[in-house]
Amino acid sequence: MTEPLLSIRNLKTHFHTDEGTVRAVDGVSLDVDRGETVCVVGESGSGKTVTAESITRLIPEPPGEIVDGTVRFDGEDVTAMSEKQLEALRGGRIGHIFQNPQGALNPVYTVGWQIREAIQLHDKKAKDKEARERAIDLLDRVGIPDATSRIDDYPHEFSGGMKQRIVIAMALASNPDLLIADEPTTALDVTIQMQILRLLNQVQEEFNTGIVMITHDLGVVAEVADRVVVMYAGKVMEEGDVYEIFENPSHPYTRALLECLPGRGEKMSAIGGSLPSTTSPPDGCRFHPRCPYAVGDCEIGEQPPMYAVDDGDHAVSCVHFEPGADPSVVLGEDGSDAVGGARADGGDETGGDAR
Ligand SMILES: Nc1ncnc2c1ncn2[C@@H]1O[C@H](COP(=O)(O)OP(=O)(O)OP(=O)(O)O)[C@@H](O)[C@H]1O
Ligand code: NI
Repeated sequence: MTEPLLSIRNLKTHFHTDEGTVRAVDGVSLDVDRGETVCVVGESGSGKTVTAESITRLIPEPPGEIVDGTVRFDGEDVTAMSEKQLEALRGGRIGHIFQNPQGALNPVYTVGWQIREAIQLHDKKAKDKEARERAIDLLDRVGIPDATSRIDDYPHEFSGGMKQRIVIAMALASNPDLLIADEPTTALDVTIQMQILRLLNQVQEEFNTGIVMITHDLGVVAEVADRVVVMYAGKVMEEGDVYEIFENPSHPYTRALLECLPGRGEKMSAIGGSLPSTTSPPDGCRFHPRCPYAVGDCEIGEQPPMYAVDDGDHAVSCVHFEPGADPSVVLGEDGSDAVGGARADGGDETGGDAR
């Protein structure tokens, strides 16, 4: 058995605030293999960004604190690394594309200089001229028009969308083994978004990169994910192969999320109610106050463990999937229909090809 590239176990990242302890990430486990894209989805505030930033300990400490759990990257315990080791990891073997590109670029250096730095940090042998050519190529590949002349411009000379593409180029400069991308294409128009997603896919194929992709956009998930992790209020609700998640969503929360996907079915509904308090979350399943299928057992104790839905690694944290329980309570009588009869891809010819 080979170890996954990234393995997060029971991660708990809390923030100590005046209002109390915010349990932003509260026992999250997930794995990413080489060459695999894992999409983390869930409503705003569910803990996706904090999970991603905890991997290389980018969260502000204080108020943040990783109170429990382990992060292993390529067999090494990241949680035990020194700040110096972490710095080498970030921008080296682990590339980050942040939700907000502002902080990722230094305003006093040209973008070319910054990308060259990133290239040479990773590849000490690369000469300036060669690094510059690679930087131009990267800018070109992320869709910066006229990259050869724009490479000597400063960040403020680019629009927000262009800056985000430059940040993506920088994250790719070191040919990272793991790429952590937090809403990388949200600010970009659809054409550029597709171009970036294709580029990430090419890079992944070339370098066998593992990708953690955080996104609200289930269309992006269908496009890029191999596996999906569904988060809610700091917990993992469901995980599985992308095809399973779209075709056989099992947690009531996942089913509700998919019903909100525009273009699916007739209505664009929002899930009723709102995220629970992060300082005093409900007992039992964190989704139970909003769940149409909640029973007494859902309201007590801990978040249910991950129960296998079928063979494979599709698993769900819901009492209705406990061995011996009746999942048809959630799934309906035939037990396998996708939400509302709609399909992930909005059609029925290409259902077998979610990627
Ligand atoms: N520095 C901080 N201090 C206090 N609370 C924080 C801090 N950073 C994040 N949080 C809280 O942690 C929780 C999870 O936030 P996070 O940014 O991970 O959500 P998210 O799933 O990425 O949401 P979005 O989709 O909006 O990006 C939220 O309740 C947020 O308010
Ligand atoms: Ni976020």
